[in-house]
Amino acid sequence: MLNPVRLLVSSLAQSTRCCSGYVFRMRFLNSLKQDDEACKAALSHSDLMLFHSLKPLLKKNKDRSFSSVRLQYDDVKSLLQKLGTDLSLIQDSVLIGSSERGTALFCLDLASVDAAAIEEVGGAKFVDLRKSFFLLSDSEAPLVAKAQALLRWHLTHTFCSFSGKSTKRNRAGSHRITEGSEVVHYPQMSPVVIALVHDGSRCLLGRQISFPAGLYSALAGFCDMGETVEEAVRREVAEEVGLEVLSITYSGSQHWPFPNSSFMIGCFASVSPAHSELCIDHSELEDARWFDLAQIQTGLQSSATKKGLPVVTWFPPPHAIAHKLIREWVELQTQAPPPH
Ligand SMILES: NC(=O)C1=CN([C@@H]2O[C@H](COP(=O)(O)OP(=O)(O)OC[C@H]3O[C@@H](n4cnc5c(N)ncnc54)[C@H](OP(=O)(O)O)[C@@H]3O)[C@@H](O)[C@H]2O)C=CC1
Ligand SMILES: [Mg+2]
Repeated sequence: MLNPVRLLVSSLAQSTRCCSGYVFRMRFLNSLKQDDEACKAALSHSDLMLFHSLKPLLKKNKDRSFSSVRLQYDDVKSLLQKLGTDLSLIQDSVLIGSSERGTALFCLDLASVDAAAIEEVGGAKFVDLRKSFFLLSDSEAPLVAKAQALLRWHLTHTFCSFSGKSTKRNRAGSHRITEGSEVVHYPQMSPVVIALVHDGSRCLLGRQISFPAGLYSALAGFCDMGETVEEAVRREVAEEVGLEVLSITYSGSQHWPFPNSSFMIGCFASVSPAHSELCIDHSELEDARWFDLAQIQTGLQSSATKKGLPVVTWFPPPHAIAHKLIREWVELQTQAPPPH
């Protein structure tokens, strides 16, 4: 009998032959989410990203950069065999992507296996997500964050919050169903607005008491139930620094794995320079300040203060949407005005 995943790949390749590889990949992933048998078969020809207690396994490359370790299914099987672990553990893998040739990518948390033993066999280290996120490249960090978010969601949703009955996942791990019912649970994200407030010539950044010394960022806050993005931005800015927002423009979005899964919605928010005096709510922010272009450019060149050295002002690193908003604002300030 033909392997169901090979059948699926060849029929999708036929039906999408006039489309891009991206279209094939999206349809392939969508089919695996819906077809448990094909997904099971895809797993046995897949690559896997390994985690331990939600920490990704990272390796240091020759050029001193870091990347996540991806092992082929058979290598993971041999690794588990070598460590005397139950092979059925691989069935807990969660689908996170695929190549354009139909090799699926899964992630798997091996929390029940000795971390040091895996690290030794794999020649790599399990690294805390916050640290990993900033060690990895711009292209890899979001995928590792997505994998960890899905693994965390499964770990914390083994029971139905309504009936208390246990829940069971589909093969891909894209949802869970309450046992003996039709109730389906999907992974959730919390929408968070993040706004770079500006008054024409300056932009506003704040810091929470929990931030590392010297770090200033754009204002952020969780959306309340029923709020639009615009309402959430207006409310957060009013609550945190006492300013009235005049207009809001959308810039971009980002999945942010901290504290759990936040969906960051990045905006610019303008306020009137005539009404720019801050009234900070110190229960939310330790400090907030207006920065001019020169101060922002200096801050972008600085990084976290080393122990014993004077504190410098610095901004979130490039992966963070706050950084992207600050850079975009600088570009807008330094662009030549359009000809009349
Ligand atoms: N990617 C980036 O560039 C940046 C990302 N961020 C992220 O934005 C997020 C929000 O910013 P922050 O200023 O802390 O938010 P808020 O200003 O909304 O303050 C956080 C408080 O909101 C309450 N809250 C409401 N809904 C939630 C929820 N779903 N989950 C957790 N807390 C909730 C909690 O208060 P209580 O418990 O009292 O109800 C919490 O202490 C942070 O997690 C931060 O990591 C922030 C800056 C930059
Ligand atoms: Mg906030």
